[in-house]
Amino acid sequence: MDPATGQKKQVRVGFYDIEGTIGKGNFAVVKLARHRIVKSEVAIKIIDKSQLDETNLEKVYREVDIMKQLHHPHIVKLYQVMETKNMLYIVSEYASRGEIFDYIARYGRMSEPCARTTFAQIISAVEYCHSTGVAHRDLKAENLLLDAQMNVKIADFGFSNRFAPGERLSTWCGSPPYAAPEVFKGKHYSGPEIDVWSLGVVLYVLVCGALPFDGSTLQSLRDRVLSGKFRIPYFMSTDCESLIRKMLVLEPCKRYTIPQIKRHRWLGGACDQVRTSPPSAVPPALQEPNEQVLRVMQSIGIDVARTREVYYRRLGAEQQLRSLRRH
Ligand SMILES: CC1(C)C(=O)N([C@H]2C=Cc3c(O)cccc32)c2nc(Nc3ccccc3)ncc21
Repeated sequence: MDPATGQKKQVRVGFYDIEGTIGKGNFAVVKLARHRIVKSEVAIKIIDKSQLDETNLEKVYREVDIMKQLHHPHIVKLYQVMETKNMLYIVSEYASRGEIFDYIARYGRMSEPCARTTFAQIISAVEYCHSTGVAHRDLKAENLLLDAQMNVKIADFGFSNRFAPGERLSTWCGSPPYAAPEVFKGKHYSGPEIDVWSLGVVLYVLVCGALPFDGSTLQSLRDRVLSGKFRIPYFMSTDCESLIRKMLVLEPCKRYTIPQIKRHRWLGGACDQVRTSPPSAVPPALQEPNEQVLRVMQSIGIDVARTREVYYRRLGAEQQLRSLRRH
């Protein structure tokens, strides 16, 4: 509080005013923030680097590097990274409706048509990740966020890693109820297969509103997963059951791949309707500065022509650059 005015002091990070806390981690907090001029909402993950050991610091930088290369309508966009000696500020897209997990906890299981649309968006995003050589490795309902239009936004690439065909990973990753049997067995694996197992668990959660494998102890959960047995509720369609059974296959090499999932009759081509052309990767704060913004920028002495030039060069919009130069 500002003692003089008694007003709540506006906390600012760069061009953004902090408006509230969305989530808290060990050494990170995620804040909702709004751009001071264009008023767009973003989420800012604020990390105290001084509290992290070498391994976790390396993990944070790997997550940022991976997020920088991902551009897909159903993956949370990374807009900007600001860094000081001790702090890291990661400015990302804000998914205003929060976790799918909370959505299901509040409204119950999804109808299969709704689950189909949602799952098709998730599949499209994971297929895109794998095409860039990235496996998420921590897919779960808690990391699948929803935006204001109920579109999926995959978040939290903290466990993700690059994989190369033939290369095997071994780190124990992800959340136990979503972890593949080979991960429980401590076997080596390549990323895509464990993502497919987790997606099978995710689909079950969307349609049933419960986990296929659960247990009061890690050991009992492990036994359930390694048995490969799970209950099919009366309301699940045979097509949905068929797809889930092809994803929750114990043998990684017999498990469905993403292309096979997309062709399955339960999805019925829903994946082809997913908007896959990544929208302009330019975040709201860096979009075409509108007249009001330009007036403010002019009033504080910013060279507007130069700003436009930087903006167009960033977009690689050669034709605008040429027209700009013609003026
Ligand atoms: C920057 C980024 C990607 C992020 O790190 N988080 C955190 C924060 C909370 C949380 C979670 O509960 C689950 C996953 C990721 C996260 C974000 N949360 C949101 N929306 C939201 C809105 C209401 C409730 C929960 C999440 N949008 C973007 C992000």
